[in-house]
Amino acid sequence: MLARASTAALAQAVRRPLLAHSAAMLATAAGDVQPIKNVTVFGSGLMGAGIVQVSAQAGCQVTMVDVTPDALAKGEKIILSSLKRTAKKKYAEDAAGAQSFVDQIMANIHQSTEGAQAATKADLVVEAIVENLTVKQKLFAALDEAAPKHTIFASNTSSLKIADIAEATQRRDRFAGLHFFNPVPQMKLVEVIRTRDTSDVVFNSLLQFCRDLKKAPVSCKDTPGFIVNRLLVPYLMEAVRIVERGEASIADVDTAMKLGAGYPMGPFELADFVGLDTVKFIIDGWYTNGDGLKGKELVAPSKLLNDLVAAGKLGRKSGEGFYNYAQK
Ligand SMILES: CCCCCCCCCCCCCC(=O)CC(=O)SCCNC(=O)CCNC(=O)[C@H](O)C(C)(C)COP(=O)(O)OP(=O)(O)OC[C@H]1O[C@@H](n2cnc3c(N)ncnc32)[C@H](O)[C@@H]1OP(=O)(O)O
Ligand SMILES: NC(=O)C1=CN([C@@H]2O[C@H](COP(=O)(O)OP(=O)(O)OC[C@H]3O[C@@H](n4cnc5c(N)ncnc54)[C@H](O)[C@@H]3O)[C@@H](O)[C@H]2O)C=CC1
Repeated sequence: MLARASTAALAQAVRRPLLAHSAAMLATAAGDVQPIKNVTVFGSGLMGAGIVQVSAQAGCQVTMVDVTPDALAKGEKIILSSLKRTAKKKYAEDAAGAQSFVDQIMANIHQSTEGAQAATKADLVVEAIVENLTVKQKLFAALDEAAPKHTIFASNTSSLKIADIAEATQRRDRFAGLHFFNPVPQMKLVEVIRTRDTSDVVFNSLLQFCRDLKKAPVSCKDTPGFIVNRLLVPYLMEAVRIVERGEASIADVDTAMKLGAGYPMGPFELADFVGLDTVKFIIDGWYTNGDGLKGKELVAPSKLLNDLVAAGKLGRKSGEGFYNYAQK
């Protein structure tokens, strides 16, 4: 008993400065928040679908936007499959309750292929489209024309500078990063990134929005990879180099990191899970243009990765990447 109490006290003492520091960072902008009830999400892929789902689960009216009905149908499939998993656990003995849970959340979700026009009622736009600066800027420039003045713009980019995307708009004070993690319904963290121009009320509103989604927000400056990817990418890249140098197999690297470091997925399983096209966009972008990372060996192209992407092997979402999912 004594030993347990001492351990707990020690843990408290160790944690206190960290919590105090984190609270201080988040409190830099304590104050007014703007209500967020109508959310428009651009992109209905792996991330967009998850963001739509958790926003709808929090009671927001959500419009999911993609370029084709087929893409929207894929997004809807991702959401339904995830909601059914949750409903099955929550209403184990109650099939009607499970169905009603799914139906209520789906009723909050609307779909559109109308592009920027889909944002005319939005309090918040979250962009989760392809990881390409020009494409994102083009979307936000159109949105700047179509969306009401009060609408907050957020990008879910993994690797681009938020200020560079915001440059395409006249509302840089209402622009921030809102970086969710995959799979969105399961991962508790959201990185909220403010640029030099992001206003306090926008920053606070996004922190509150994350809490409304039952997520844990952390804040971070507008630097490459923010917190998680700045640490994760070097780890993933070194895993590729180990294999490219012939030092270990893909399967053994994954097994080693799961059983030896306690990671839920090995680096190659994780890369397949993220999507190898997205992974390639991230490292190529940093190699050609990354703040402090441009031309660095760390993010130099990987032949292994490039060959897979060129062959359309994009990971789980295409059925094959480093692993073949048709056989799993
Ligand atoms: C090496 C290649 C080269 C690399 C180059 C480097 C490039 C740079 C890459 C950068 C990537 C950037 C991406 C990014 O910006 C940020 C990210 O998102 S990084 C990814 C972060 N995510 C992770 O790290 C995920 C790790 N995995 C996990 O945490 C778990 O495996 C996972 C939660 C996915 C699944 O858990 P697991 O136990 O394995 O599976 P179960 O099926 O048993 O599920 C557990 C539990 O959760 C429920 N559940 C799972 N998924 C869902 C869902 N989508 N919806 C609802 N519920 C779900 C399931 O029912 C279980 O519930 P129980 O209550 O436990 O039964
Ligand atoms: N995959 C991951 O694990 C994570 C990805 N991200 C970031 O989220 C963003 C999206 O990534 P994913 O969902 O993985 O990509 P994805 O490839 O699964 O989905 C992207 C979707 O955007 C759609 N799209 C493209 N242009 C569009 C436009 N102009 N308007 C509307 N929809 C458009 C595509 O049709 C596609 O359905 C990227 O910026 C990525 O870096 C962030 C965290 C994790």
